[in-house]
Amino acid sequence: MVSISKSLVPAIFSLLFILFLSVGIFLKKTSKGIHYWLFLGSLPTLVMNSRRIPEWLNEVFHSLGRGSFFIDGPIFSKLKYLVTCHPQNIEYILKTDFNNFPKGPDFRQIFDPFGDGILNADYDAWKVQRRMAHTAFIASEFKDLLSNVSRKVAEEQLLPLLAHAANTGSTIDLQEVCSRFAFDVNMNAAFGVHENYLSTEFPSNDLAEATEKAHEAVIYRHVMPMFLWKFMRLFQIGSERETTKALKTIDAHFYQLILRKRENLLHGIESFDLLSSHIKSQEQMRTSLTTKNDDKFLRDSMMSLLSAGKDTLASGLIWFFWLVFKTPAAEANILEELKLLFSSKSRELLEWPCVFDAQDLSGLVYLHAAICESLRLYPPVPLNSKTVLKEAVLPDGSLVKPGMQIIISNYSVGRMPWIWGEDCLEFKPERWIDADGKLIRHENMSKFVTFNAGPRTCLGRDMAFTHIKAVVAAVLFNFQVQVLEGQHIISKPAITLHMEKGLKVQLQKRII
Ligand code: HEM
Repeated sequence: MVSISKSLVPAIFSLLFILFLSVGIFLKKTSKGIHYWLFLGSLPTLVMNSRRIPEWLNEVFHSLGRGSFFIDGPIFSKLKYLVTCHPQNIEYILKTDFNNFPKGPDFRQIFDPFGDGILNADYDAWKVQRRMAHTAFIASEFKDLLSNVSRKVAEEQLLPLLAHAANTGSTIDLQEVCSRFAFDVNMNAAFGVHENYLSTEFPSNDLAEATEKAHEAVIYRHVMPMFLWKFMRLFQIGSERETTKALKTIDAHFYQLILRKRENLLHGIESFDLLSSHIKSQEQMRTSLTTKNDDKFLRDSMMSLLSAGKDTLASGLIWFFWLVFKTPAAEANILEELKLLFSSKSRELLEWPCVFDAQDLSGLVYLHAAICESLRLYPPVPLNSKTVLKEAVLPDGSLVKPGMQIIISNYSVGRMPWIWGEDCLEFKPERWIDADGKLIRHENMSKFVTFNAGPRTCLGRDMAFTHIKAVVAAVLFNFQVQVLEGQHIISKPAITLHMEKGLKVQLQKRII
């Protein structure tokens, strides 16, 4: 008898659990666009939409007609989020009361493959990282290095690859091309090395693939309960085993690159990449935060910088191309500007394919406006999260309590009619140009937060524009691009906004 009743216990618990869920689901109520299940809160809706979180949050904002709402987890969890796209709230969180909204300990744990670099750090640790990175980014030698790298990778890798595709009539995935370009220029900026990941053969690259895996780990950790992925990490199961493997590869490459750089500097071989600048700053600063383990500090700094630049750049590029190919008038305007620039230049430019200098491209108003416009509609970092330290009332009246998470939807900021007007979903570079033909600096306002705002504003913004302009000029001026029909373009679940299945195109030589 005893053994029968024991074997019934799990069955009874399962039945009770199913009953509990069913009652919850039966008593589901909808409060203007967001479903709440009794006991379960909005968790089931969140799970159902986990492959399209930015788009789903955007739909909720639309149906509510306001800029903030709360998401509650199950009654047995402390999970509560405020989701906002309200410009004044964002300004308050990112600037006015900056210290009250750190990234927080959960963020650090989920993103631990990135170590203690700038992307993960808060307070004093962040200040040290920020000061060092800022010193590196503003150096004129670093800016020169970027312009040269942009031109070099476009000339020696991108254009030969595209010319090959045009000559052979082959189909290429433009997203893959953009990702490889982004890896190469960011490795150059970070370590001063030329990887040639972008070349006609599409070679494999251990480090590039390992960084992809580390990013995937972070995505899994966003959708899994923390106890589960920690358990998987402890016993080296599934995605966590893959992550450990990837981190070993990353560490091996990074420590080797650091060692080589130190040796070069010792032998007086000067370079102006981010790693060199960090090593020099470290020597000068020598704070307790940087001396604990010098190489680990450098490894983490470089991991953050490479990650901050690589996927964002690739994302910014591919959505730009997608929007421009769908809007022939915008493509024609960009070409017009490039032709004017081309005709003002010396005869050395007259060879095909033509490569432009970064400095020349920097003055093109319409091109700059078109890039801002695509970054408004498709911000590479669609969502940004913060933790609440002390209770606060945000400008729109939302009350946030200690420990609560805030999700800032950069994606929705660019897609609200009450922020950008009724035509907000249209791709209109003209909205960035005033009546005198000058650029309107929306980017200085909280209605354009694609590059973040306040003390943690993106340090790589100028670098991103330099590279995007180089690629856009190289592609559009030299080729007519045909997007293959029948592709269903949707975003894939990731920290940065990428296309689920890439963008397949064919190219033809453009005769100007
Ligand atoms: C279109 C391209 C880019 C976009 C849209 C973008 C956007 C952003 C955003 C939204 C943040 C805030 C992230 C957060 O707080 O978690 C950020 C931070 C940062 N970005 Fe970018 N980024 C881009 C390219 C780059 C590039 C090429 C670099 C060069 C390495 C870079 C370096 C950084 C750094 C160092 C930070 C950390 C700033 C801090 O926390 O103080 N970004 N970026």
